[in-house]
Amino acid sequence: MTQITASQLGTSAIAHPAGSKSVSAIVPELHHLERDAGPTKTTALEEDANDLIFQDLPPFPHDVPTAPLLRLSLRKLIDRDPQEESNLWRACCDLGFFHLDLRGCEQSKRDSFHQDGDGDLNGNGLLKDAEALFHLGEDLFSLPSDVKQKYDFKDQGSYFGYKGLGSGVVDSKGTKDRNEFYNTSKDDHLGISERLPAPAILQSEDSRALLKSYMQRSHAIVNLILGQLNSRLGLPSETLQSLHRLRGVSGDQVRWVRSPPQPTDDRKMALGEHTDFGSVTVLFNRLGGLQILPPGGEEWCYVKPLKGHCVVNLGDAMVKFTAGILRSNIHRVVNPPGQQGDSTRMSLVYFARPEDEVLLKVLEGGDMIDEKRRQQGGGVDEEHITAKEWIMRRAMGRRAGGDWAKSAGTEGDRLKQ
Ligand SMILES: O=C(O)CCC(=O)C(=O)O
Ligand SMILES: [Fe+2]
Repeated sequence: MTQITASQLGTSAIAHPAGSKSVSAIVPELHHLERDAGPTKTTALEEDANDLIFQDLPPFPHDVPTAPLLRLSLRKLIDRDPQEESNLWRACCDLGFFHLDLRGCEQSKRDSFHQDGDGDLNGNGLLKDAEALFHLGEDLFSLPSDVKQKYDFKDQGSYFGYKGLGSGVVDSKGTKDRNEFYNTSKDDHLGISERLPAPAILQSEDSRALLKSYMQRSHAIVNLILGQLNSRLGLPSETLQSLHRLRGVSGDQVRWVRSPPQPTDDRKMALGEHTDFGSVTVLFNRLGGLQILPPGGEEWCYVKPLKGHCVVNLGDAMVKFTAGILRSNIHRVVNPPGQQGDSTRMSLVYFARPEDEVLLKVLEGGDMIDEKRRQQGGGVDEEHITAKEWIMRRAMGRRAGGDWAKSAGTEGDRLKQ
């Protein structure tokens, strides 16, 4: 097993390898590459670095460009560590993506940001749930195709349920995707909406309890982040949280994404480039393949999966609410890099979205957002669109036969070509 050394992995940021194009030149303020500590000083960091590796998987290669994500700690965010709060703010403004260390965070500690009551801020619990859901996802995708296909609800105008391999598109030419995914709704699992038909394996009491727990724990983290952003933005208390109540009717969902290994001589995008539609995404990766295009850069960079962590990224709703102060960065999924390339890749996602009827428009009542609007010349004409309409338009436009042009998000013209 290849091991990471301290010189390749900083304690608070993930470095790109020597020899790759310098992402740090593009986003210097995010890049905290540790200097080579030399052979005598590496032990503690090496141990730490080894804890971050999935020992049971082929290694993530050293010679590919990796994105400069900050590595934040859930524990420190719960404890209101000022430095961590500043790092969170920077990560959300500059890149819109960060790693969140969930380890060693057991107790539910209620604080002023955490009002829902039903979800504990329990990092270890979330890691355990994610692990179990990876297994459930494997079983789910190993069902016969015709069984899975019964749960594709596209024709009923729903994005919940199954999407088969190649039933989505990755560009305006209609190039087929190379992943299958399954979306399951928070409202279904929390008893807020009617129960959707699903394969028996997802209907068992155990599976439903697991999904519910995972949704509540992910949502609790989302709420913590929203609370901190709310206070940085100077918005009236609870503004962002009140648009994302755990028990509010929303398009929140869990998604498993599975991509089989692609032939060496024919590797294309597995999941097309996009920004996320909603507010905050909590993502678990084990194999590489997720790539982001850093701001101002031209080179796609891998997000290196870290054990014990999730990746958090912001979606378009946060851009719209804040007149662009917060960032939802474009990303895509390709075949896993290096020796990982022959493995089947699976990821697990929780998408938190504004409640269905929330209008996706600039929020009022915060000086920072008001100032940003003034800088932009005041009243930019805003489309009158609810979160539900926005998500439907974006999600359905990416299905084969959908309206690609309408699937574009806040990334602008890139997808319209
Ligand atoms: O599979 C991944 O790592 C990312 C998936 C993703 O970006 C999405 O489903 O929106
Ligand atoms: Fe995404």
